[in-house]
Amino acid sequence: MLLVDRETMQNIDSYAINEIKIPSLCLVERAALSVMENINLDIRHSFALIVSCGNNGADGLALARNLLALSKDCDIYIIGNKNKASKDFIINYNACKNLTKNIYSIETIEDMNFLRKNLDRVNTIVDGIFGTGLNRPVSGIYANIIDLINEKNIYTISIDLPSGFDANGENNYGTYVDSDLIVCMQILKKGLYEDNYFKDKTVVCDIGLPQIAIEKFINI
Ligand SMILES: NC(=O)C1=CN([C@@H]2O[C@H](COP(=O)(O)OP(=O)(O)OC[C@H]3O[C@@H](n4cnc5c(N)ncnc54)[C@H](O)[C@@H]3O)[C@@H](O)[C@H]2O)[C@@H](O)CC1
Ligand SMILES: [K+]
Repeated sequence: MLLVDRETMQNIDSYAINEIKIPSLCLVERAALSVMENINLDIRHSFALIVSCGNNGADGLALARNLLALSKDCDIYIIGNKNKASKDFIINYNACKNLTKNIYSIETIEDMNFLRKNLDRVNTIVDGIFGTGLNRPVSGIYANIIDLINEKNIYTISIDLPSGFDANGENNYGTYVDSDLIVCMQILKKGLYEDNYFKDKTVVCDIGLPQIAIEKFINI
């Protein structure tokens, strides 16, 4: 079983994008579609996609865009400063803006109360808050939203990692999403493999990172 730690995954991503010149937007799109392949769209009809402004969020918005293209009912909730968002996030955000008006920023207590109420109208939550970019304890609005997700008894899919959970399984960053399904990109993160609770809830999906990028950093 091939395993990867956070730093090595970031090196592989960067090498594929910056040296092999694979457009990162293609990887984001493959990530989004790999999540979609793991959703039973016959029973999952309404979605709350909760994202922050990095590429885990970009994956989430690309998924939202694809679900909206299928006329699925999607509410999008954005945490953090969109002005500091990744370029892949912005590209997908600009498309989603033209596909739905149900896009909400979550910043204040009032926003949190709206989210708490509005989550009850969906049967699926998609967690695109943090992936391999998580590098410090979760606090403030991020912790509040993760706790709110866990309060709700709604089927929750996490993109790449449960947000708040350390990819290396070494750091306790506080609260993290109690995912029902984790769709992990390309290589199983070692923290998930070593966690008996999450290991069996994880599927690993190829997103098109070539072997030469992987073998540059991992002895296979
Ligand atoms: N271009 C790429 O590297 C690709 C990344 N992908 C996705 O992007 C993820 C990595 O994206 P990013 O590196 O943008 O990072 P994330 O989207 O995981 O995190 C977003 C940002 O949150 C900040 N952050 C970290 N810990 C925090 C905390 N405790 N509280 C508040 N903010 C915190 C960091 O600045 C980080 O950049 C992967 O897990 C995967 O889902 C995939 O789409 C494949 C391509
Ligand atoms: K996540």
